[in-house]
Amino acid sequence: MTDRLPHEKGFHVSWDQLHRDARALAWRLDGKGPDDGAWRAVVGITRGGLVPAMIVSRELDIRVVDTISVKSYSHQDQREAKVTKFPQAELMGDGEGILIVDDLVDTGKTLELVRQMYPKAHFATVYAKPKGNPLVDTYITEVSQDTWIFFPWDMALQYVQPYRGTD
Ligand SMILES: O=P(O)(O)OC[C@H]1O[C@H](OP(=O)(O)OP(=O)(O)O)[C@H](O)[C@@H]1O
Ligand SMILES: Nc1nc2[nH]cnc2c(=O)[nH]1
Ligand SMILES: [Mg+2]
Repeated sequence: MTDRLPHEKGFHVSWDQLHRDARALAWRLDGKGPDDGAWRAVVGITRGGLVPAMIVSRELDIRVVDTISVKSYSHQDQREAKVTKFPQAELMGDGEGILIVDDLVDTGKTLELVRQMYPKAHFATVYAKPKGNPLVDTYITEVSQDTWIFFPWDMALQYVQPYRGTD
């Protein structure tokens, strides 16, 4: 989604903040897998889920990491999501014991699609907006629906004018 205009507010996340929040997500998920508490694998939803998935896999020492690629299309005000790359079928099964990680849930369209395929997986995001909230099992920070989240990979340091401008 590149349509940022309807968003009233911006929430700008630095690398440091993202690292802290993704770590907090990992710690919250520790020992919460089925049976013995362990997770069988981490699956990141590309592309935004890859950085949080890496941090979670490192914190929880989960060495099996896979990806699912979801591409969203907007047409006539409707957003549709399509899977363009699947994780390994033998690994996934119905999703039991699998941790599926994304950077955020907004409308919930992406997670809705992935949930249909792996109903028993655990869905975790770092940030969540209210509309998508029911689709995520664990998240760290809630952000209002009219806020656009800017991730560090979409930003760069740049000069800003001083508050009291000089002519
Ligand atoms: O809940 P939703 O309304 O579906 O929105 C959330 C999704 O949108 C963004 O990904 P995007 O499809 O923009 O692609 P990207 O991860 O490759 O940047 C974000 O990373 C989530 O995956
Ligand atoms: N970067 C970014 N991508 C999104 N995709 C859907 N909502 C958002 C958002 O708030 N920020
Ligand atoms: Mg994404």
